[in-house]
Amino acid sequence: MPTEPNEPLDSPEALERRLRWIGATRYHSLHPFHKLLHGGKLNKGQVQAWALNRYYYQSTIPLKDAVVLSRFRDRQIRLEWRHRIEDHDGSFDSEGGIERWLQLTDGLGLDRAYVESTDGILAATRFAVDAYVHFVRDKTPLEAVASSLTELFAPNLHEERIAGMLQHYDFISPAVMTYFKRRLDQAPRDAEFALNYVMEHARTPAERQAVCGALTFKTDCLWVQQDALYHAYVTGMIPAGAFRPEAA
Ligand SMILES: O=C(O)c1cc(C(=O)O)c2c(n1)C(=O)C(=O)c1cc(C(=O)O)[nH]c1-2
Repeated sequence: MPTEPNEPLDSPEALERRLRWIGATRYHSLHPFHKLLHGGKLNKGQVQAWALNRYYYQSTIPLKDAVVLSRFRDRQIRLEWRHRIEDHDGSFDSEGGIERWLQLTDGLGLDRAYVESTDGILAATRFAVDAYVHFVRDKTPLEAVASSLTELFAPNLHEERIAGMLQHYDFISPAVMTYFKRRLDQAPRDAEFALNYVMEHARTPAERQAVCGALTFKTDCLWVQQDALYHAYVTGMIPAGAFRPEAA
């Protein structure tokens, strides 16, 4: 069970407990927009808005990971990190996560060129995702690795999403949920590497605090994207220029 945040960060195990506490209290799985999405409470237009905005996150992840790679002179770490880029971009003969995401947006009836242009996304999505890239560029390599640790908490969310969306939406088929099924294998491996890395390399309480700060920052990047979706597509304040669902 994650402990309360007053425990001193005087060991790798205390760090892990604190990281899990941050996830348990701040991960975007707790966000009301996700509750609506997984509980079948959104209409197709609102699900389209989510997938369209989320494409910007997906398509930026390999850029972010390329920046993380560039922070390490240690070839072993680059080798380990490199597969993340391949997981998303794929290779010449196998599709990756971005292609699988586009299959989801195709399945939702969105035009591919429009999705890939990112023209219709919310400014808040762009700002939050770009902030993540800037963070891994500007902070220490340790913090850059630590900021990926939200992936520790992603598999539970993906399980909930696959089950919830298939159950509740007649416009969602198993084929378009392939992206999330693949992440169920990929994310734990990535998260385990990053967790072991920070537990080994954060050696002082101050470094462990910085690791926690990086994870907190990342939960904020994810949370504000959900806030923006809620504001625009649930409350109904869609900003000029952003995607407008057809009467759904
Ligand atoms: O669906 C989600 O809620 C979710 C969250 C996260 C995350 O926690 O950052 C990632 C993903 N999905 C994901 O699919 C993914 O590939 C991914 C990579 C990363 C990262 O920080 O490097 N996070 C995430």
